[in-house]
Amino acid sequence: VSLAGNGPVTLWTRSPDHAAEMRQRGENAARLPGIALPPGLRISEDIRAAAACDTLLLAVPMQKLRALLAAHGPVLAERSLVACCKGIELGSGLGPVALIQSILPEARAALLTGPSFADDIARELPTALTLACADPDRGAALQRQLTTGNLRLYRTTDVTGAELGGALKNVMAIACGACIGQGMGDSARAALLTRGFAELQRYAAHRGARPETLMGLSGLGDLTLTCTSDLSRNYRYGLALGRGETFDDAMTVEGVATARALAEIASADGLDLPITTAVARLSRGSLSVADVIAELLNRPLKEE
Ligand SMILES: NC(=O)C1=CN([C@@H]2O[C@H](COP(=O)(O)OP(=O)(O)OC[C@H]3O[C@@H](n4cnc5c(N)ncnc54)[C@H](OP(=O)(O)O)[C@@H]3O)[C@@H](O)[C@H]2O)C=CC1
Ligand SMILES: O=C(CO)COP(=O)(O)O
Repeated sequence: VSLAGNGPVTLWTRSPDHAAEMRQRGENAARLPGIALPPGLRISEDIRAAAACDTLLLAVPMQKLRALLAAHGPVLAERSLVACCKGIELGSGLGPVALIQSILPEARAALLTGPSFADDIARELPTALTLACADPDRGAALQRQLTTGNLRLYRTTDVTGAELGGALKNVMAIACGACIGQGMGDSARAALLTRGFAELQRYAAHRGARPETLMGLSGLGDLTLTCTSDLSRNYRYGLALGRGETFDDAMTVEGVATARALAEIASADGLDLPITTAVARLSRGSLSVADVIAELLNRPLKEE
C-alpha cells in the first residue's frame, strides 16, 4: 500500500478467491481491514506476475518461508528477494536471509525489519525501518527504492544483527506480556525488557553481530514497540498466558517458535538464555508464569 505511491506494485496471494475478493472490494478485509487498496496496487494470484518485478518482498511467517521458497523456487531464483519475516526457523536455526541463501543461492537476499505495525504503515503514519543487505551497493539501491514519504529506511550490512534483533524482540514481548498479564506491574516489565535486551545482545554478539545494530531500529527500536504495545500479537499472547486465558491459535505469534528454536540452540551450545528458555517452556505449558518469575528472581546475583 505504501510503496504503490512510488510506482506500480503487484500484490500476490496464493488464494484466487482472496485475490478476487480484494479486487472486488478494493480492500484486504481478511488481513488489513479498513485500508483502501490504492489504484497503483495490482492484485494477482499468479506468482509469475509478481516475479516479473525488480524486487520481491516476502511477507510470510518465518515458519512458512521454507515452504514458499520450495514451492516457487524456479520463479524466485535469481531475483532480488527482501524478506519481511521476523524469526528463527525451528530445526535449522536459520534466520530469513540465511534460509533464502541456503535454498536459493542464486537469489539476491536482503531483509526489511524494524518497529512497524502493518496498519501504521498502510495508514501512512511515520515509520522507520532497517534494510539489511550484505552487499552495500545493493543495500543502498534497495534503500532508495523502498523509501516512501512516510517510510524512512536506514541501511546496514549486518544482516545477522538485523535478523536477530527482529527475531528475539518477539520472544521478549511474550515475556513482558506475561509479566503484565500476571499483574507484576510496569517496574517488573522494565526489568524484563532490559534484561531481555541484555540477553538479545549477548546472543547476537555470540553469532558475530555488530553491537550497534542491536542498538538500532531492528533491536532496541522493535523491542521497545513490541514489549509495550497492545497492538502486538506477541505481547497479547503473553498477556493471555499471564492471565490464564486462551489465545487464538490461528494468529501468527512468531516468538513461540523462535523461543523454542533458540532454546534448542542454547541447550546444544551450552549458552545461558534464561528468558528465552523460560518463554519456550511457558509456551509448552511446562512452567507457570509464577514459576518463571520465581526462577528469574532466584538466579545467582551478578554484575550488571
Ligand atoms: N503484521 C505486522 O504488523 C508485521 C509483521 N511482520 C512480520 O511479517 C511476517 C508475516 O506476518 P503477517 O503478515 O503479520 O502474518 P499474517 O499471519 O497476518 O499473514 C501471513 C500471510 O502469509 C501467507 N502465507 C502463509 N504461508 C504461505 C505460503 N506457504 N505461501 C504463500 N503465502 C503464505 C498467508 O496467506 P493466506 O492468507 O493464504 O493464509 C498470509 O497472507 C512475520 O514474520 C511477522 O513477524 C513484521 C512487521 C510487522
Ligand atoms: O513486528 C512487529 C512490530 O514491529 C509486529 O509485532 P507482532 O508480530 O507481535 O504483532
